[in-house]
Amino acid sequence: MSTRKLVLLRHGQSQWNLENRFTGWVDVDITEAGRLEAVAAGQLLKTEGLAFDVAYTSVLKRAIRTQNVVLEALDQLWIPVIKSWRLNERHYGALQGLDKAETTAKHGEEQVKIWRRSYDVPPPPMDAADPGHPKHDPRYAAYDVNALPATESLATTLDRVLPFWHDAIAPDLKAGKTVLVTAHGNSLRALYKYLTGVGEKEILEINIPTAIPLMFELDDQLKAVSHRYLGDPEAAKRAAEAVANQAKQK
Ligand SMILES: O=C(O)[C@@H](CO)OP(=O)(O)O
Repeated sequence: MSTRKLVLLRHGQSQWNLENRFTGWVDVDITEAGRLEAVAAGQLLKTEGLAFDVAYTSVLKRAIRTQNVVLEALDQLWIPVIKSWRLNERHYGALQGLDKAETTAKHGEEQVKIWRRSYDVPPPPMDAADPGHPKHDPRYAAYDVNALPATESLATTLDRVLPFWHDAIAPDLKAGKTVLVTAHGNSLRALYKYLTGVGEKEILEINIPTAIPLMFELDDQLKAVSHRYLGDPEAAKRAAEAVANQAKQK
């Protein structure tokens, strides 16, 4: 059996990660700390001897920029890069822009955990007239307005990630290519759920830290045979816990 390598990477710290605000489809950039995290991720991938044949990312600049920094560190800026809105962060509906700790103070820890981490409960939707609705954004102009979300649960995020997985990413892996996917906390949680088969209860406790490469080895049928964070496992664990605690009241 030959194994195929897939690396999932969440973007480096963004301005709204720093400000602790729900982000979703808002196109905020990475901070200088986020850029340095991406450089470190690239160096780690290099140390592990990884080289990619193709890279995928979303249409949001925090992921695009992180991926560019990583590919630059690997001296692989030349490889094909495919961007798709299907790898975007889960749309956070009416929560986008709100402070996470303040949202907990208002709605309670349990409700906010349901919105952040449950499998099938979406946050309240964004108003269609909101200027931040994706139908007003030229990057989505080519798509059917009805297909553009005003909120998403993890389940509906997975529903729109999967066609892209099957049409684009999976064929590359089956062809033996080593693939990098640079995306977002929740679009990657959706993919993580699909690849590992974890249940709806377990996915509640999965938090993906920024810019720590998560390497999957897949069999010929693309079933995950192993997955691990590269680098120090304790550091990855601490970083995931910090993500889980972001909504705690100050
Ligand atoms: O705000 C968001 O879009 C995501 C990722 O940053 O946040 P959370 O970890 O709360 O799901």
